[in-house]
Amino acid sequence: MTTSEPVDIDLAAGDAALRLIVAECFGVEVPTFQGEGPSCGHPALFIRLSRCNLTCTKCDTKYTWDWSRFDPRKESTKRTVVDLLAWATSSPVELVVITGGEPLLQQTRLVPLVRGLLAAGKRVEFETNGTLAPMPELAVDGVLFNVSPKITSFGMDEAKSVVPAALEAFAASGRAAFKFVASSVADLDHIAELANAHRLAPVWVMPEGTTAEAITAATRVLADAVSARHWHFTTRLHVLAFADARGR
Ligand SMILES: Nc1nc2[nH]cc(C(=O)O)c2c(=O)[nH]1
Ligand code: SF4
Ligand SMILES: [Mg+2]
Repeated sequence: MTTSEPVDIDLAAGDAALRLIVAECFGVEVPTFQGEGPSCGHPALFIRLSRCNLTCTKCDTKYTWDWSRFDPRKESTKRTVVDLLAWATSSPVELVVITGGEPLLQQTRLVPLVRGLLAAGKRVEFETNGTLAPMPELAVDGVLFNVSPKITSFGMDEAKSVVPAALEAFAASGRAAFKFVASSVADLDHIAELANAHRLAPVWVMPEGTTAEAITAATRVLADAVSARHWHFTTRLHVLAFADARGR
């Protein structure tokens, strides 16, 4: 759908009133791109849900879960499915990225949202940490999962962040790209072990960093070794383009 006409989406009244805990929505008023992964560079809208089940030390969205530093009452609002659909369908942009935090913590309530987005002609990408298997109702045509398992060098205990059954469910869905953040060639060896152990493909590598300088430096360190493995590489376009500004 390329118009911004209001669309009549047939949601059950109970579904329309369901509320999601949202950190921020962006891309309508101030346009942006999907900055990462297979759709890097595509115009995109973002719904960032609040709350996470992990506590990565290198997390760049701690305002979604770290209540020792942030106030949940200031950093989150409850928004209905119908309100989020009205917001997204006010824009002609086709791609809606649902991120977090960990969006699949709220996946039951995401089913009617995703259904409504698809009915309105949108396509949907999830940014997920890969610890929670997706409900079959979410793994449908028009939906892709950018699954980003958090490795030790990202500041997370893999006993918590690598959940084999969930990773294998994503792989079996045929709708997942496995996007690993890396900063060294040693990280790539470890990513290869995980990918082999859990049969994760396709593998995407993304340089760690929240400044253009850090992204460029990590890209130079990683690019040859990623291409030698015939893996995919993505930058973080929003960091390069918008200096990692919140809401871009
Ligand atoms: N432009 C832009 N692209 C993104 N892709 C994934 C993001 C995320 O925070 O999950 C993100 C983000 O925050 N901004
Ligand atoms: S999984 Fe993602 S949102 Fe959650 S703590 Fe780690 S980096 Fe942050
Ligand atoms: Mg981000």
